[in-house]
Amino acid sequence: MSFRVQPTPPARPNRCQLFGPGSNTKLFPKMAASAADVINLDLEDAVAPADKPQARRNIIEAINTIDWGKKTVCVRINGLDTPFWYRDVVEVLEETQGRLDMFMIPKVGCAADVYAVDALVSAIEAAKGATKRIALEVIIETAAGLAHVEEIAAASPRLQAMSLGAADFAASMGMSTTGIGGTQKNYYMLADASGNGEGERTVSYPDPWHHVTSAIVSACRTHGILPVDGPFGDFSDPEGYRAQARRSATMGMVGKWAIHPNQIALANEVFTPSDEAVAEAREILAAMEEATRSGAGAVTYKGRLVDLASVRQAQVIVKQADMIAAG
Ligand SMILES: C[C@@H](C(=O)SCCNC(=O)CCNC(=O)[C@H](O)C(C)(C)COP(=O)(O)OP(=O)(O)OC[C@H]1O[C@@H](n2cnc3c(N)ncnc32)[C@H](O)[C@@H]1OP(=O)(O)O)[C@H](O)C(=O)O
Ligand SMILES: [Mg+2]
Repeated sequence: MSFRVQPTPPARPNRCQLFGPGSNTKLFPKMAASAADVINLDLEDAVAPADKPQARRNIIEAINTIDWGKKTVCVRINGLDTPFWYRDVVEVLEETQGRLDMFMIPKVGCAADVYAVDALVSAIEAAKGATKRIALEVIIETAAGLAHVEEIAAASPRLQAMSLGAADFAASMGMSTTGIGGTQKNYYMLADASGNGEGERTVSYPDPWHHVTSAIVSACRTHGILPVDGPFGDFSDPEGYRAQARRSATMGMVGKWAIHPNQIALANEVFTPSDEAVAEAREILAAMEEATRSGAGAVTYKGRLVDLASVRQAQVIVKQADMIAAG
């Protein structure tokens, strides 16, 4: 292990982040009653420019009056290249009474973007004499965001989570797709199993989001931040959502956005370790404890090697399960 110890991310469930536009008030009570861990009330792209002032008022009213239970309540502000973002922060923070947990900053391109919001939030908290410290989350959804992902992850002690915004990311990168997440029709490989070029070729679809997902996870893990997979646009395709979520969970992400209620149970299912996985992780820990007692550094478990690295892998699963159970 390096002298630089990997910090622990915030211990709160973040399996599903449910989004709803600030302009659609009828969704708010349904969002509050949902099984999502995090609520993202949106002032950005799901709200038309002319509706932004009213959407702010709606969100302030909803935060102050609806019972959000134990959910993490977050407002997605507008991007720093717009005339809207500072009023989003000022009005929402000044006029809500303590139930807001977090601001989400979209299209973050460098550490200074996070610093700017942090500075404004800090000034308002000081002016209000606030005892609660508002957290921040960011979306990596531009080429610049990916290029500067590590400095962004290190930008503020308020930063708790970082999501991938697949739609804006694809646009910023000039990717030839209008799909939001998932495998893409034209991103495929032809494999010839014979190895001599004469066999039948089969099509496989690699993951076009692999690189940015991996970059987000490593930046987040280095700085103790929760890595989160963003939206999957086709809310009528549960199997497509599940496959995308399983890929990102395997890569180390802790949760995924839902843009429609029928995606919430899917996210919770994928990002809650299964009873089987938890039982196996506990068995590995027990096997290694026994091995340590007898002076061995590695043992055989179900015909495969387990050692101290397996202990750390198993601890990830057990810790996640315990944190979710604690609720
Ligand atoms: C891509 C980038 C993003 O920014 S993604 C995040 C921003 N987008 C949103 O916030 C959109 C959120 N979703 C919606 O607004 C709606 O779900 C919809 C417009 C996509 C569809 O709504 P609709 O009402 O037509 O859907 P129904 O199937 O009829 O709804 C059934 C039922 O569920 C209720 N409902 C719908 N959506 C929600 C929700 N988000 N939360 C809670 N409840 C919801 C709806 O009212 C119906 O209720 P009922 O009438 O049955 O009582 C990203 O940045 C990037 O770059 O990638
Ligand atoms: Mg976006």
